Amino acid sequence: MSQLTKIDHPLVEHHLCTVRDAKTRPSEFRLAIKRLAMLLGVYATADLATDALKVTTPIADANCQSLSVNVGLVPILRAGLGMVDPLQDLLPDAAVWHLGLYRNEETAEPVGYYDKLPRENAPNVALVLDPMLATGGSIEMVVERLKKWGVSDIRVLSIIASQFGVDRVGRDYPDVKVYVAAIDDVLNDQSYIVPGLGDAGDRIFDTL
Ligand SMILES: O=P(O)(O)OC[C@H]1O[C@H](OP(=O)(O)OP(=O)(O)O)[C@H](O)[C@@H]1O
Ligand SMILES: O=c1cc[nH]c(=O)[nH]1
Ligand SMILES: [Mg+2]
Repeated sequence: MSQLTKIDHPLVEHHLCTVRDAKTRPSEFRLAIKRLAMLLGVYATADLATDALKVTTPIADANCQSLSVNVGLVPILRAGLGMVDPLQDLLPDAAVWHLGLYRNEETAEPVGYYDKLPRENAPNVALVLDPMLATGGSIEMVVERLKKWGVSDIRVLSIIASQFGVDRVGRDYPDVKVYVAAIDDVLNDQSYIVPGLGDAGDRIFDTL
């Protein structure tokens, strides 16, 4: 069963125009990525478990709900770094676990270069942050790593995905939830998403 959520929201559509536009400067690009990541974050956390809590307002007792799960943020270097701030704003107690991957330019296969995950203490829920899900190879490498760590609830937040990529992840990991702002039909010969937004890492860090 597919666990794919494509967010349908006018603010998402609005900010997608900014990130897709090649004329957008890096400073504006970063801001739009953050806004989109915040919107994805709201949807991706909508069913997190909570416990009842009673607090006292200046007026009277109030019944509240407090998160009862331990959530970890897993940005994929580099481009995923652009999504960390808004997710930390939403989840101030979430630890951030970095994984470094880049795609081999000839094969488009992911190559891991940074991984300091501990052996134990996996979070209950991992939110994987990467603006682009193209062939799905990078996400699948990260999903494998998180499963090995012991994470049972893995949620991927990507701003633009390819149809090929979401189909692949849905087929290979039907238990993984995927939240995207847009799904584009085409991957080109270099495995870039068409129309996509170009290279997200280069546009965030101005290294084009
Ligand atoms: O679905 P895939 O085909 O695996 O492609 C997606 C990956 O490619 C990009 O990273 P890139 O290799 O450009 O590294 P960067 O973030 O350092 O720029 C992107 O940020 C994803 O991590
Ligand atoms: O279109 C793509 C594909 C992979 N990585 C990107 O940054 N953009
Ligand atoms: Mg890149």
